[in-house]
Amino acid sequence: MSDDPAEAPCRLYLITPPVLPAGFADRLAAALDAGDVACLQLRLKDAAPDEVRRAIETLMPIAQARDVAFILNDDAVLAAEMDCDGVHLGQSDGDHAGARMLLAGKILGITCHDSRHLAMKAGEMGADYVAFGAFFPTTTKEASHRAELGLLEWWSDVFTVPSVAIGGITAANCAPLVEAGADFLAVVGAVWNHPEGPAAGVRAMNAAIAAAG
Ligand SMILES: Cc1ncc(COP(=O)(O)OP(=O)(O)O)c(N)n1
Ligand SMILES: Cc1nc(C(=O)O)sc1CCOP(=O)(O)O
Ligand SMILES: [Mg+2]
Repeated sequence: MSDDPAEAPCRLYLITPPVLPAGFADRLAAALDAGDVACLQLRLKDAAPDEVRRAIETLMPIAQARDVAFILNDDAVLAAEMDCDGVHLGQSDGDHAGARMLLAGKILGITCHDSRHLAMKAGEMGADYVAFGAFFPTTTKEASHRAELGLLEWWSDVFTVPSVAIGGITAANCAPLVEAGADFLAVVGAVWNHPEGPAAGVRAMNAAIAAAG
């Protein structure tokens, strides 16, 4: 088996906490230094555009210095303007096809909830990954859809576009998602709310993914 993390069948996709605490840059660096993280998504739903710009300027170099792709949530235009590595768009986050053209060569991920139809549409449109969720109850956001393992199994059997599983995922419950074929596990609370800190959260998630894979 290859030692290259990029070759691993399932990898960790980290999303920032909804509000960045003081000293977050150091916490992020410690988390990313604790083990493999494929991407970091900046997700600040309540921040003003200037605050998001400042966060990108501070956090993107920390991620990129560690070969972690820096993905912006919700805003394809800002992702292009700030030269982020990509964007994650939900079903209400604007024109997916327009974002695909604007961000040619960059990563475009699309939320598909629990829908095979939305995932096939996203794949045909040129998405680099499709995200399914929520797989478990989450306190990070009000998730109005619930996805089942069979969706991941079907997707990985039929399509080559990578899948991301999201929603309430922890080291304790992630094994079936890995076994079902998820290419990435996206988490907020499992890392940032880990009782021993975010570095321990990254270690625990990677250990659980490796044990399941
Ligand atoms: C990897 C990943 N998957 C799903 C989402 C949810 O996106 P969306 O439905 O647009 O909801 P918000 O995150 O914008 O509240 C995500 N952000 N990342
Ligand atoms: C941002 C997000 N999107 C979801 C979806 O189902 O689309 S669930 C979710 C929150 C993920 O946070 P945690 O790992 O703490 O549950
Ligand atoms: Mg969104």
